[in-house]
Amino acid sequence: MTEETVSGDQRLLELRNRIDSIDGDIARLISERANCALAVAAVKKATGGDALYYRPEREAQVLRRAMERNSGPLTDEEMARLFREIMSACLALEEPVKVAYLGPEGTFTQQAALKHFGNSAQSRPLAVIDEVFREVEAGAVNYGVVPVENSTEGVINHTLDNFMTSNLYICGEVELRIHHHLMISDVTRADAITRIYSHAQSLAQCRKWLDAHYPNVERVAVASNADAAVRVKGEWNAAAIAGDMAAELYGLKILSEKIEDRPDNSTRFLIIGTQEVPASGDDKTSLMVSMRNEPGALHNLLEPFRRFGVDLTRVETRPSQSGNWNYVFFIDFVGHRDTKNIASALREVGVCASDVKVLGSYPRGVL
Ligand SMILES: C=C(O[C@@H]1C=C(C(=O)O)C=C[C@H]1O)C(=O)O
Repeated sequence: MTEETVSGDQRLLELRNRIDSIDGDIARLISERANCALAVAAVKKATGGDALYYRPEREAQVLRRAMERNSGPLTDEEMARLFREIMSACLALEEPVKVAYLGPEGTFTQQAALKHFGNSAQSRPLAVIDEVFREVEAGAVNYGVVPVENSTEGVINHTLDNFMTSNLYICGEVELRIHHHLMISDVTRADAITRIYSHAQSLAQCRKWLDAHYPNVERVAVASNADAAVRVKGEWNAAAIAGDMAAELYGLKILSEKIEDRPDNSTRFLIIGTQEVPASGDDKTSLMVSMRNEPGALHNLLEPFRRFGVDLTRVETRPSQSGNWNYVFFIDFVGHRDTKNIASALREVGVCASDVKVLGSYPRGVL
């Protein structure tokens, strides 16, 4: 053995001892933090009423602080993800949060739910978006997670339409980079694929790639990407387009990775619940406005936002369910409804609109 390897081994031993000692400190501090969270729970319980254990605005602040004080070498996102899990475990001590999402298991919505609430949340897949709204309204779960818009394919109308009849609030948002893969099962003959299953949105997001690589293969739209993954398990001539979670969950082999046409392809999801969220310091507000059908209506609606310096991030139009040629506008903007300029803008919008509903003010997505 050379002198160099001896000193290398010695150095490794020293470093590992140091890591063991740091781990001991981290474990002690995590336990101390968890005890604090339990004490917080006791305070919340003592205040009585409908004790809200999960506090979106506070969690957003904790995550932002974790990113701000990070000095590397881990990235800010990686650091925040670690804190996300610590908080998730601490909250589960107070009361595990119950979350319904648009399933089945293995969908991007499940991934979004985990990203937002962490792995200690109890999550339940539901078959359709309406059902997610209904279960939250009925109190069977605390929160729901539904997709609302994709950067390539646009808005998910079904989610917006549900807000027309629901009294739920938006309590948060999550953005997820969406990577699609072409996957097959162990019975598939990769050179004999004649059919590709996926959700219609995913097929659309991979349209150019499919045109280039599988121009003559039948594209079959199914209820979800996870559903597509299940189908290929029994078909020797079929492949599925889905994400990492589905490949892992259903034991499929990835044939081609990241086949989405746009590399920045991402989907935004909403967290829906029964609670109004106080300001976190960096918030957004979503609004639903019904307009009388008259000339200049849209201009009148948007003008107060300009005058009060409110930064609009999205304006979406849907036909109203109450009558022909009436429209409902879904408007997102930066800021919390309790802020002075926003409250003023909202008051004025109320004058020109036939109906205004604030769907919620919520922390801007951190992770
Ligand atoms: C501890 C609290 O309760 C929950 C747990 C949090 C945490 O672990 O930091 C933060 C917010 C709440 O979701 C709190 O409200 O401060």
